[in-house]
Amino acid sequence: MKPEQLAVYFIMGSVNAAGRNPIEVLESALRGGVTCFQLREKGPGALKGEALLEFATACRDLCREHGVGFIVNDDVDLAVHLGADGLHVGQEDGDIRKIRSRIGGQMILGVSAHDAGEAGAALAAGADYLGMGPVYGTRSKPDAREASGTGLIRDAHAAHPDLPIVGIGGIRADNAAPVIRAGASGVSVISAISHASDPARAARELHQAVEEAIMEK
Ligand SMILES: Nc1nc(C(F)(F)F)ncc1COP(=O)(O)OP(=O)(O)O
Ligand SMILES: [Mg+2]
Repeated sequence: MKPEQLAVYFIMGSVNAAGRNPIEVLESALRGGVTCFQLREKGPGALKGEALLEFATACRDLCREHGVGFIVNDDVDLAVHLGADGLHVGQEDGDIRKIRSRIGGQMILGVSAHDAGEAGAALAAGADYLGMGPVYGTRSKPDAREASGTGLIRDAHAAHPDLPIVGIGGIRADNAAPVIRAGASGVSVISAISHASDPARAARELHQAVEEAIMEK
């Protein structure tokens, strides 16, 4: 996982597309220049079985067409079955070492971490990048922890400067810069793009904000 792949990391499930066709939202976001995509199919109304497999395959193929990494959230079997570029798991999604041995050394493994201790453990267990947050308040994840600002990213980056970090939680183009200044390689978003009237424009504006913050570092 090259750090620049984390610059604008779009996360979406079929339930996040504000009533629109999620494939069209993803297509628009990819045209707008998102640098990585995570399929996170969770919550009431989430697709299952054949419908999930069909939707996930369509998302994977769209990402491949645009040369963008396709990451699956939580579901190790789905990630392996689809030949996904990566898998993202949280602290409660299973033993990281076991997951790493299940997916092999080629697949990108992202791990959610909430402090430098969890960051170190994830690195030791084979994580390629960390997702840290929620930086700001979020409505996209009902069981999210309290907003922690950018301090945890700063601490984890100081402790593990070579481990790419992406910030998550309530991030938009107008509040992305502090996340990069704290040491993150990029920002991940759900509703800032999936709820935007023009997802491509939202992706472009986020990318611009991240690039400007990286240049100012
Ligand atoms: N899905 C995520 N993606 C990222 C990423 F790094 F990609 F930005 N960071 C954090 C999370 C949160 O992961 P988790 O704590 O398991 O909760 P959930 O499975 O409900 O998303
Ligand atoms: Mg999870």
